[in-house]
Order: sequence, then C-alpha cells, then structure tokens
Amino acid sequence: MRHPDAPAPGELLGAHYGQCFGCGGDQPHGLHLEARAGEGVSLTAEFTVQPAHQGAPGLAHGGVLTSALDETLGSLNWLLRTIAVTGRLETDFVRPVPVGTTLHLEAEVTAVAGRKIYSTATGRVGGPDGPVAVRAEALFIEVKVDHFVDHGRPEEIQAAMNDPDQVRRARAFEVNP
Ligand SMILES: CCCCCCCCCC(=O)SCCNC(=O)CCNC(=O)[C@H](O)C(C)(C)COP(=O)(O)OP(=O)(O)OC[C@H]1O[C@@H](n2cnc3c(N)ncnc32)[C@H](O)[C@@H]1OP(=O)(O)O
Repeated sequence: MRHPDAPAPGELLGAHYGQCFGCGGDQPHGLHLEARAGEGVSLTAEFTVQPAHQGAPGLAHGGVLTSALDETLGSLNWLLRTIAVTGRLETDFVRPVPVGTTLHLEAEVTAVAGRKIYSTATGRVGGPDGPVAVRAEALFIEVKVDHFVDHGRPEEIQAAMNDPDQVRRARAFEVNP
C-alpha cells in the first residue's frame, strides 16, 4: 500500500497547502499541525491547542480536536499518493484537552478496498505515550483532482493552480508532482 516515493520514516510531511486550516502556515488561527511519516502507512503528528481553539473556557473545542484528527488521517493519503477526501469520521472524546496542551497524534491505514480507505487515529496528552484523549475511525474516498476543480471556489483554485512552485501546486491538491 505504501507508495515507493512516500517520504521516509521520520521525515516531516510539511504543509500540503498554505491556507489549510489543519496544516497551513498562512492561517493565523489554524492548527499548524506537523505530521511526520512513520513505518508502513502510518504517521505521527503534533498540534498545540491555542486560545483561538477553545470551546468551554480553557478547553479545546471538540470540533477543533476532530479537525486535528481529520488532518492527521488525511495526511496518510500522501503516503499512499492517493487523492482522497473524508467521507466519514467518528470521534471518541475520552478526556478534556486544556489550552496549551500538545496533542500527540498517530494514525494508520487499516484497509483499502477499491476507492475506500479505512484508517484510525489516536491523540494522547502528556507525551507520545501519555493517556488517550481522543480517537477516531475514518473512511476516506478516493477522488479525481476534478473534485477540487469542480467544487472549490474559483479564486482559490486559480491561485493554487497558478502557483509558480510546481511541488506546492501539486501538493495543494495532493497530486503526485
Ligand atoms: C487536497 C487533499 C486534501 C488534504 C487532506 C486534508 C485533510 C482534511 C480532509 C478533509 O476534511 S476533506 C473535506 C471533507 N470531505 C468532503 O468534503 C467530502 C464531501 N463528500 C463528497 O464529495 C462525496 O460524498 C464523496 C466523494 C466522499 C463520495 O461521493 P462519490 O459519489 O464519489 O462516492 P460513491 O457514492 O460512489 O461511493 C463510493 C463508495 O464509498 C462509500 N461511501 C461514500 N461516502 C460514504 C460515507 N459517508 N459513509 C460510508 N460509506 C461511504 C459508498 O457506499 C461506496 O461504497 P461501495 O464502493 O462499497 O459501493
């Protein structure tokens, strides 16, 4: 399943798109999640909860935690070199996550069946071996790049396609450059 050109274990994946809420460096209130390739089709990621991510006072919003899981799981597609979007994502919230906490995430693909990619992720607090705070099961569905071109707002699609950097242009849509 792991693509031969997938980044080596330990390598940072980097942002796939600067404006991505999950990983982009150009989103001031984004998660700035950093993912690192693991063995097989797995990876680890870190995200530190900022004041802009609160739901209840001093605690991370559940939807933001789900976003961190979604981004981590979505990053697995880069190891498969498959373009896919989230079809289904089920989250268990096991412990509250205070602002300032670094969430240590890990994710892996568990099965691929046709266009369907099944994956699972956990987020731990207090360190990579700390207690589980959130976990998720996901189903991603493989799509053609037309999915983004047909449905994305034209100004962002045009800007991403006109990016002079070929690798950035390809990664915005997670296409193999
Ligand atoms: C650029 C790269 C992105 C980087 C990653 C960033 C991380 C963040 C990832 C995201 O958040 S992506 C954004 C959130 N997701 C979306 O906006 C997707 C919106 N949904 C769709 O566009 C369509 O519903 C979708 C492409 C997912 C499926 O439509 P299709 O018409 O292509 O699929 P189809 O109905 O043919 O179903 C294909 C198979 O998947 C199954 N399936 C589809 N959606 C499902 C679902 N929700 N639950 C369970 N199964 C589902 C479906 O039953 C079927 O199974 P079988 O092959 O066994 O028949």
